[in-house]
Amino acid sequence: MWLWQMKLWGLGPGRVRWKGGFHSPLVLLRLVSGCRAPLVTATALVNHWTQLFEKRGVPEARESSEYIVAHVLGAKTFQSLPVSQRFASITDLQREQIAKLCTQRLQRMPVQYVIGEWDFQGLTLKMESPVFIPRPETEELVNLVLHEESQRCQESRAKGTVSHQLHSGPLILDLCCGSGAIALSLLSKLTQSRVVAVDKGEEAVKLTRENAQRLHLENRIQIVRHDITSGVNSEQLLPWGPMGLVVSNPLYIFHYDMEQLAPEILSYEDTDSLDGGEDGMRVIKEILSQAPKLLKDSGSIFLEVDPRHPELVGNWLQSRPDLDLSILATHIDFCGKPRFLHIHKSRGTGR
Ligand SMILES: C[S@@+](CC[C@H](N)C(=O)[O-])C[C@H]1O[C@@H](n2cnc3c(N)ncnc32)[C@H](O)[C@@H]1O
Repeated sequence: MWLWQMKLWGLGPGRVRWKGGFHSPLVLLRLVSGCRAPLVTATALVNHWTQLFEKRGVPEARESSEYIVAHVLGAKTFQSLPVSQRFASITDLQREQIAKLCTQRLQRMPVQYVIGEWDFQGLTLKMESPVFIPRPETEELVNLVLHEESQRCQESRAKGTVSHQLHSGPLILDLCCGSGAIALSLLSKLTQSRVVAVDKGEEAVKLTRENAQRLHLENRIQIVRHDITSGVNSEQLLPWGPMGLVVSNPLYIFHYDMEQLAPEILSYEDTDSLDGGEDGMRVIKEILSQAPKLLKDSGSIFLEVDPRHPELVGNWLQSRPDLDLSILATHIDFCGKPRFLHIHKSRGTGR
């Protein structure tokens, strides 16, 4: 979530931009059999609101209006509506609902908050301001963890050390969990794992709990309200013992970059989700300082960071040999920027 956020809306997974033709605004069709009353169709409304958004400088105008119209008509995307429904008349109530939601978008509310949900790693998560909206690159962070875990399983199988115990998947700690996006997507894929999800925000904790219940994953997750700058509370954070993995997409924006963020972000997302202090490392350093006490021997940390951070984190870790942490790999995101750190705890730390 660095400065790409200028254009974050609408490019999430599974939501495909519609390449449909252009139609005249608002009122499009007339009944064939002599009726003069104009029909307001879904397509006409998409075009009407797209034009208005464009005129008022709302980014991703067409995507926004398509999502809102589709949502009111009970679909995820406009493209997934049957063609007949796109050109059929819509009711007055639907038109009013669309107008209400589009008015919120005109006020620069992110479309994810307007429609109240968003997809992440194939899961539909409830979204509510001011809890951070999960970004597409964080799905890559989840993929890295899944890849690492599948390699670990293959190695165990090759060595004949596969555990047949119930819950033999890794114990995972998601620090700064927000809406629960990382924690819940990992739980949905790693069916033997359990997760502790931690956030200091009351709204975030509540939303993660609600999302876990909606997705029927509440039995394998502990959701804890905790400020990680206040130290480790082992009873709360390690209910099942030391963790195999710590995963985090923490707040890491450099303070002086904050003012460049889009109005959607500054007005509707919690600043506590974003501002990582002078060098963006305030919470990253806390996570790294505490990780050795939270991880079992040879455990791993996966972190999403700003492209300037891999070098800063490497230097900082060199100044903290007491932590016995080392960067195992730096991975790039879909824009080719170094954004993900895989950090390893050497055997025997945890002091
Ligand atoms: C960038 S958001 C990431 C949310 C989620 N991991 C995601 O990727 O969608 C950072 C989160 O860290 C939480 N946070 C900020 N400071 C914290 C702290 N000191 N301790 C725990 N959580 C914190 C915020 O409330 C916010 O939900």
